[in-house]
Amino acid sequence: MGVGKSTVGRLLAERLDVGYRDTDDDIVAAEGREISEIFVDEGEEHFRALEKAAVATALTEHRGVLALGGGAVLDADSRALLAPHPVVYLSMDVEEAVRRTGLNVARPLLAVNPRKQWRELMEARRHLYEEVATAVVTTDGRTPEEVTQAALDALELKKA
Ligand SMILES: Nc1ncnc2c1ncn2[C@@H]1O[C@H](COP(=O)(O)OP(=O)(O)O)[C@@H](O)[C@H]1O
Ligand SMILES: O=C(O)C1=C[C@@H](OP(=O)(O)O)[C@@H](O)[C@H](O)C1
Ligand SMILES: [Mg+2]
Repeated sequence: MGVGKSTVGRLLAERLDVGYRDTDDDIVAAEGREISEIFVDEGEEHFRALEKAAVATALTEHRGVLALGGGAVLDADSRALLAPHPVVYLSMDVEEAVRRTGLNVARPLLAVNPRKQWRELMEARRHLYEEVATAVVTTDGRTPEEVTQAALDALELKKA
């Protein structure tokens, strides 16, 4: 969460001259509500069901760059659907995470104690990110443009 998947995904799609899609945006558009409202109104489990469907639909319909929400990999079926695709895992350390997410309330899972909650989520999820990734790109101290270039290099999609 907050590592730059949506920001870098958009830049990567521009660099590759392909379409960009984001499963969180798809959910918000379909539901007509913000992610935080879905969490408050119906809970995380309901959000995960919407997310699972959004991932499956996007991976079927879309050719280009797809940004996922940070929890999409929790679902084993979604992980299996990612297996044939190049997947970039963007990483950062906890202090960078707090800087990037701390100033807004759009991420309900970090709402109370961002540092502690981010650490716990990463402890639970890190192995899943590593499982689905075909490339790992560190984002600390890098601008979004530099991260995008590093992702292109890591994927060996070095389009000018
Ligand atoms: N490399 C970066 N350096 C500094 N800030 C960044 C970087 N990438 C993204 N950000 C900022 O961090 C916040 C979260 O980015 P976002 O793309 O929404 O992350 P994600 O989709 O992974 O949650 C945004 O405010 C964005 O502008
Ligand atoms: O990691 C998570 O569980 C979540 C990440 C968010 O997306 P970003 O990773 O784009 O912030 C969003 O899907 C929701 O708030 C839950
Ligand atoms: Mg995002």
